[in-house]
Amino acid sequence: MFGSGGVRGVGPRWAGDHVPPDSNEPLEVIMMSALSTRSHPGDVVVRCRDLTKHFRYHEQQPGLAGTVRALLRRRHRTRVAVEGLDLDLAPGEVCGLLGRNGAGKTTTIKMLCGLIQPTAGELSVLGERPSRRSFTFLRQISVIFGQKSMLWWDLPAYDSLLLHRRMYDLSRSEFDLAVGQLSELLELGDLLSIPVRRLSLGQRMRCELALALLHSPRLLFADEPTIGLDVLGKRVIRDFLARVNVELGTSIVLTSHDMDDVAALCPRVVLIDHGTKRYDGDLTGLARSVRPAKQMMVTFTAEPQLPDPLPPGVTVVGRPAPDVLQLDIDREWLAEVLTAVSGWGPVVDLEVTDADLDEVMVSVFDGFPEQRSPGESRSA
Ligand SMILES: Nc1ncnc2c1ncn2[C@@H]1O[C@H](COP(=O)(O)OP(=O)(O)OP(=O)(O)O)[C@@H](O)[C@H]1O
Repeated sequence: MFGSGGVRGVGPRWAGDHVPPDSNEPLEVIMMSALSTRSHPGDVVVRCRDLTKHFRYHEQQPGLAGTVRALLRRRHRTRVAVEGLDLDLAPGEVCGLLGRNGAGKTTTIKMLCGLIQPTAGELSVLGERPSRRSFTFLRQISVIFGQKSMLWWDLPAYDSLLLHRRMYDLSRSEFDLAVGQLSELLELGDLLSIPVRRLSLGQRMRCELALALLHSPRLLFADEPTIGLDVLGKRVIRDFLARVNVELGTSIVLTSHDMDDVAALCPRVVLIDHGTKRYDGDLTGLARSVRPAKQMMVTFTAEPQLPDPLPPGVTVVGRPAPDVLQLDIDREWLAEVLTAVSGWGPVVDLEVTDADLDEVMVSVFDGFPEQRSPGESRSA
């Protein structure tokens, strides 16, 4: 909990909760009141039906001749980025949007946060139409793009925070409280006072998160927030997002190509392919439907004596060394196989795991047809 790390009593009360910073209420009471103003049973924070986005753009061949030709005769193309997406998100839910490059994840996020307007479909986010971009709506959401900075490049991040304080109309005490807590949670130290262009990627991302969370949004869109970070940098961001979700009840829509992010943060995943939803459910369910077998790595004292035929439910998928076997095992035969393996030779090590999530995603994407161009249509 935010409170247990040295910020007890002020943890979840970020700017916007309008609780005086010197309140002595117990943390749990504060949290309950913070959460009760944020979510109502039966609410949905996101609801979209048949959400569709087609981009219309004109084609241009490279080179001067191409530029001239494009000026004289414009050929328009339409690219289908998102097609017929239905999605409901409950308060406090964390949902991972998965899909290969170009699947439509960022386009979906941009529509949900009001940056671009859908071509068709119904969309309601926190009870509002995002493209209206009302202050009430913008005050309750936040977005962080791993590949774009919201911070002023030449100024210390603190100056960007001050600007956001004005934009979100936060009082000085709300601002100081939020900055203090975020600095502690994100281990910012003196980073806020260094010009952003001098920060490393990991340091900058922590400052980006502080900026995104300054006004305590109810809904956070995080588009690849850990991209390019090392394992420790990723962990800081995952832990932070998990705490924001659990302790503040903030709903999160996350995209990431890092399956460790997804496994750590997203009980629910929505798989998008060519702009169309292909799966909506829990990650384990997806993994098991695609790669149902358990993986077993067994190390023997010497080369094992394998029976012929092998027992039912076992496939040898690799032999990294003469005394090591890599097996795929049907779940229902697991107990029998565990017993049988010890009869093949003295076992010194044995590891049973589910399929690696990256492998699962490779299988999922392999099952989809290649990125097609029929998603595009031409008009002169
Ligand atoms: N402004 C635009 N004009 C034309 N096409 C666009 C535009 N923005 C996105 N697209 C196209 O829409 C499709 C979906 O793009 P999007 O950025 O949503 O994919 P993504 O799933 O976020 O991919 P990635 O994982 O690579 O970030 C792609 O084919 C992309 O080229």
